[in-house]
Amino acid sequence: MDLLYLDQKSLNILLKQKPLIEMHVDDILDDFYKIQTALDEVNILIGDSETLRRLKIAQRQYVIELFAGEFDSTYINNRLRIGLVHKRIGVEPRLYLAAIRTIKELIVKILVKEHKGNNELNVMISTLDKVFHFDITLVFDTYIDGLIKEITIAKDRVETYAESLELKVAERTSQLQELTRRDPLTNIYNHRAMQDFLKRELTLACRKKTILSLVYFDVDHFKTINDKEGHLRGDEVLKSIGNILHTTVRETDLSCRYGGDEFCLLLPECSLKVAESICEKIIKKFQKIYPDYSLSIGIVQSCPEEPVDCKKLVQLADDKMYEAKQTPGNCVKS
Ligand SMILES: Nc1nc2c(ncn2[C@@H]2O[C@H](COP(=O)(O)OP(=O)(O)OP(=O)(O)O)[C@@H](O)[C@H]2O)c(=O)[nH]1
Repeated sequence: MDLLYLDQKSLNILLKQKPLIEMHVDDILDDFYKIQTALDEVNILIGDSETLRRLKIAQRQYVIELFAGEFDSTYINNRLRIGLVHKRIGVEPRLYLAAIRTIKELIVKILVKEHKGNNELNVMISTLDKVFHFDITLVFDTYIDGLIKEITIAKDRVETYAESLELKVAERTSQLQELTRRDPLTNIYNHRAMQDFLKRELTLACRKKTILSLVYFDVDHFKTINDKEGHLRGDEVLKSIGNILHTTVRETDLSCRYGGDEFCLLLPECSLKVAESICEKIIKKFQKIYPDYSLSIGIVQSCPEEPVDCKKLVQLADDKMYEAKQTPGNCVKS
């Protein structure tokens, strides 16, 4: 009341009009809904005659309440509820304000007709205006609250979606990264990945002062296999080697297809002796599937006392493989 400069004396002048308004309330409402339903968007919102009937009852009660002077918690809660309902069913503030303006005009019309020349008429009209303003502030309170809630929910949803998207992107990125490090035919690591691993493992071995073995091998006369038995047969042999490596070495060991029919095994903290026994296992498995083919294997070891770089180590392993090639059939040189 203070905010709206609404004093009890003026309010009493307005409240005296209750019998007059009660007498005219049905006409006021008939005119009000005639004006309202002439607007297409209001008509769509109201929808059907049953809703219209219920609205009329509620609006009738509201008009009478305006002149009852009991602005208690029930009155206030009713106004607050209107804001919530309007937000929920999608009545925009401009439609609500237009409706308030219409009903006010219809009430004022009755007051003017009845009290023309009465010096209290202006007080009645301005007090009515203040009461309507009071109602509007309440309705807007909950309407805005509803809007904020909607925004908060939408924001939460967007944030949840963004988080799940970030996770998915990270997952896909790591899948793609993994793909670029794998050889598509054998599904073991490719040349590029091997270079990275070798560099990392050599640095680690040097720092931890541990040894590291590098196995380098290829299939003897692979070109002849391709030429005589077909490229598909060649592919099958390469795939089998991929499987054998995958099932023979430890998880911390790294197997890779170095290119063509050449393969590499990186065995951290593994001596030449152990590396040799691993190679024997590989040969055994390979022979079981392909008794007519053979592998030439070279093994080298890096020692912390004499560190070598990646290129040099691979070169040394390749040399050893070349030595093994001089012996027909499966052969391991270290
Ligand atoms: N089937 C198949 N063949 C491949 C693939 N990549 C490379 N090759 C073939 O592998 C063969 C390798 O031949 P070479 O490097 O001469 O080796 P090799 O015939 O094993 O001769 P040695 O090493 O001296 O025993 C070539 O004919 C390549 O075309 C592949 O993905 N699939």
